[in-house]
Amino acid sequence: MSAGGCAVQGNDGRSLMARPENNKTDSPVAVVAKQVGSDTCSSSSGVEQLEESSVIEMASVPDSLADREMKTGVNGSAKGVRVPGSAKTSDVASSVRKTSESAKISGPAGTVESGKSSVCRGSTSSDVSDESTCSSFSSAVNKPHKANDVRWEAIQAVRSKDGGLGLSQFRLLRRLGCGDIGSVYLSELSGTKCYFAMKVMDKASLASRKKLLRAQTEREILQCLDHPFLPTLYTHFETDKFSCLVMEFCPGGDLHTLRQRQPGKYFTEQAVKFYVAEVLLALEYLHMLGIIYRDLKPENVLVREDGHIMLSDFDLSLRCTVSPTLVKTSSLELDPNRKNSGYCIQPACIEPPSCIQPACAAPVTCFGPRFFSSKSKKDKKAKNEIGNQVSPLPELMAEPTGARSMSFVGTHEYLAPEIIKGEGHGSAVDWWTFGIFLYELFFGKTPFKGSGNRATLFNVVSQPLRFPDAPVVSFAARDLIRGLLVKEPQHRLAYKRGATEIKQHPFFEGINWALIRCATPPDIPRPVEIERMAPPQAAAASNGKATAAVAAPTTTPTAARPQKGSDNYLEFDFF
Ligand SMILES: Nc1ncnc2c1ncn2[C@@H]1O[C@H](COP(=O)(O)OP(=O)(O)OP(=O)(O)O)[C@@H](O)[C@H]1O
Repeated sequence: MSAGGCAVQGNDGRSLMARPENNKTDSPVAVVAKQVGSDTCSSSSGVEQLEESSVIEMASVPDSLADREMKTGVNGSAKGVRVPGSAKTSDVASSVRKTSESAKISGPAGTVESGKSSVCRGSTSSDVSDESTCSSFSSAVNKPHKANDVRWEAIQAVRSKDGGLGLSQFRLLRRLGCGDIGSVYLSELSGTKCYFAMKVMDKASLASRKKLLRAQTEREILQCLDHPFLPTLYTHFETDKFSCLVMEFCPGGDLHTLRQRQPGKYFTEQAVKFYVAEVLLALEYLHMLGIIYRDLKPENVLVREDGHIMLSDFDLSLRCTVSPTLVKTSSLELDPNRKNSGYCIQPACIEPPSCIQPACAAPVTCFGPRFFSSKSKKDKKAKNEIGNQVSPLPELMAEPTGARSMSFVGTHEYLAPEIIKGEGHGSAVDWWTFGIFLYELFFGKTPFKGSGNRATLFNVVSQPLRFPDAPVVSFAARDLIRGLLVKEPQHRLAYKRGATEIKQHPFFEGINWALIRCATPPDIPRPVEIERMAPPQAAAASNGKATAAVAAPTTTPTAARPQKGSDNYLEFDFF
């Protein structure tokens, strides 16, 4: 067995991934852990190996999950660190033209069992038959909570009219950003005024960098999601060269950018409470589906048009099994006069036998924001009474506590100690990152950041948590952060009962979890004048008349970079 593992590369964009290929017992990571644990950081330490030789081996293969991930594992480069693709400008230009003209998705296919990795096979070749199967899965029928969205109908109408969907039916208006596996474009479904974020991935580049499976993981996860704080995947299609995901567009940027705009570059406690509460619900839902997110950070929390959040970016996520358990039934279920407890249990979309989702029907009433009101005690009492009528919901424990992965994934400042130590990790890593996330929103920095990546990893494992004197943050908030940033995962808050434990923390007192989607967000983005963004050449491109030029590979993800275009060319950046 070779000693080789997967490279962990530098990290401009704060994410990294390395997956093990073998199962030696004494891994460099474990060595690192020992050395870090013993407060050693010499030049020959494993920490240095970790960063410089970047080879990670596997300490053990605890169960089939790790094994499964190994099989789907890929060499990962850091987020934002680009390995230039091989495509030359002219190749891609012609391929875009060609795919615009030819790529179509065939009609809806038969039923598929979602979430199985065999459903959507990684595709390196040109055609679309398998992909259309996946594509059909993303439909309003499968996403009852988003079913009223007019964009489904728009897509269906165009698909029926044209016999399929491809790049030629979209106007790519501007590049919103780029990541490790693709670039995301604001696009209009031509002639519909329906706007989407389209992630375009170059299949050859994915294949050459062994990232096809990451892209597949992201797509399969997106297909399953139906939650107000998670992205809706409307459709996806394949062309000869590209794999395209058509998702909901978030015009408000990300929380990292929004934080920079706050006075002092940190959020108020009320704002933090709002954002983290919504993120918590998103993570809870993911865990119920057996998805460990693993890449929480402000950059991945996008702000929707209405100011609510959307957790994005699932290519580092881990899928596993979970057995949801009803810990407490709703007291309202005992009330024969009450017809709808507000929640419904739906069939699982991945492996877990069932998942609980927010009400199928829209809530009967939406109460205003409960944490921003400065109402009298009497008013508050009245509101709480109203809230209590809807709040005793069934308590479901659906934490995938049995999951184990040996992958080295995440973002240095957000990596949980157990990942750095190579001990194997499970869903508790999301609760660690949730603690770091809270800390960063409150204080404008992460707690363990060192002078470089090596120092950061060292600090995560061995430095105690400290809070700055300013800004002043409530005791409840600090207590919650302390509970989450416990280095041993088994002693960490939420280790056993997941989000339920966190929701009950005093920091969240007064939050109406079921109706938070109706609360007024702390910041509502200014309306985006999309039409003014669209230069004439983009429209030309959408008709399949324009060619695409390729800009130089970039190493820095750029949000909302103005489109560079010349008269007849819509520019694409494909790696
Ligand atoms: N739905 C969306 N609406 C608006 N902007 C988006 C949307 N999805 C992605 N973006 C923008 O595009 C950028 C790249 O998207 P994405 O999250 O897929 O890649 P990444 O996180 O940078 O990298 P990777 O997924 O490869 O790790 C994001 O940082 C964000 O700025």
